Amino acid sequence: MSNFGNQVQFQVYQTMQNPDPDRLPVLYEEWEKKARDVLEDGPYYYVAGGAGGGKTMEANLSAFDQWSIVPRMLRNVEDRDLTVDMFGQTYHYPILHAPIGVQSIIHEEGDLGSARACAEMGIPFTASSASTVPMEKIAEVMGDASRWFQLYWSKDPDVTASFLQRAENSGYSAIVVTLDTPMLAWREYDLKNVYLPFLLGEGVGNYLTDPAFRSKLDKPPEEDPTSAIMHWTQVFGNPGLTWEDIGFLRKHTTLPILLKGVLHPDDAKLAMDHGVDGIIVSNHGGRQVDGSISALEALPQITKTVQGKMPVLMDSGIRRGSDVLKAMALGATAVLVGRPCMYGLAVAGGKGVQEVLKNIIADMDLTMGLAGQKSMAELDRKILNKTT
Ligand SMILES: Cc1cc2nc3c(=O)[nH]c(=O)nc-3n(C[C@H](O)[C@H](O)[C@H](O)COP(=O)(O)O)c2cc1C
Ligand SMILES: O=C(O)C(=O)c1ccccc1
Repeated sequence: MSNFGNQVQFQVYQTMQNPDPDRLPVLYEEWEKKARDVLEDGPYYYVAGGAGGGKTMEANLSAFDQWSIVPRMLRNVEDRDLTVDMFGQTYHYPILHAPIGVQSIIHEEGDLGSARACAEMGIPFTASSASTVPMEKIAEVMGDASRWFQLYWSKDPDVTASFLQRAENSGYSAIVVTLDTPMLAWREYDLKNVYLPFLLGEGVGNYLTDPAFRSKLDKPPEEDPTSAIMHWTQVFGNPGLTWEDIGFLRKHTTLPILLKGVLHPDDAKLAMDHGVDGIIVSNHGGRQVDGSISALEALPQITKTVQGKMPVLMDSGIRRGSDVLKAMALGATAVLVGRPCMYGLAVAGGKGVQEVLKNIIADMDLTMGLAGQKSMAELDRKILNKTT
């Protein structure tokens, strides 16, 4: 049971007599603006940009305005329960750190700063296949804290199998298989800025240290980094995959498997038919298909199809506490936070990530209580009104 939001709020106001000149931002917009100030064009737009004309990114945010919360009164909301259960475990909050590659382009602490921040807060960190440091190093700084591994399903099955094995060996407790990025989309800002971090050797840490990947190179990456990166561009993704291939993953891991990037209810059904353990409704933050359905718009149909038979997580557009509440009320089991964490990382390293997540949780907790609700896991559609 918690009154997390009240505590965070109190801590802030307590400093009123003693203002901190290095105070970190509160508003999402302020984090983004500060990140813009500290980052070069290439890295900033790599994070902030989307596919094509950015329509999906906009839709991800405006979708939340199409639902309004209808608060209830006099329901004793003094102690609130923020926990959710997934895959036989209880999580403190319905929030995870989204898988984000190449964090080293944003801050020198990179993936390790974010992972440490999450570990300290009891928020699961989802390590990306495209991290700059290998997954074992991330695991090391997290100790026993909860972590998931995001798989980019390589064209080379040996690399895929090896990643799954390494994740299991280093204490990751779930595998997130990202389906929406077998190749990178047409990203106008990155093309304009001529910026692709991998070609600079960022975000390839798991590959360069992987025995299966290395065994396919003529020379080790330490001797010939350019050829290693060229090989990476050949095997990174696999646009040839079909639903029949899911069996390969099952054969190579005993961990729960979640499919990330599901937007169509028929794909949610196929996911269940193929025996996966969960899905993540996501359009990759609008970075893949411009003009795609927003993730929040896709959510209700999908939760209706899944009928509570497996966890349905959601990301793409979570910025504030009320966003979390709306997604949960539409049937999400938990949500993932992406860009806000990256702006936190850019501005203040791991400390910034922690501040961003702490504020979202505090806002979420207070908003839930003020809406007359006591438990994240019990939120339902009845607290929402569709405005359009
Ligand atoms: C810079 C950046 C890198 C990302 N890298 C990955 C990745 O390696 N793997 C992955 O599954 N998703 C990746 N994503 C997508 C996020 O996991 C998540 O779906 C997205 O950020 C959600 O949108 P939002 O941040 O606008 O809320 C990345 C997103 C950003 C912004
Ligand atoms: O940039 C991305 O959205 C992304 O998912 C990605 C893909 C490959 C490597 C690193 C990140």
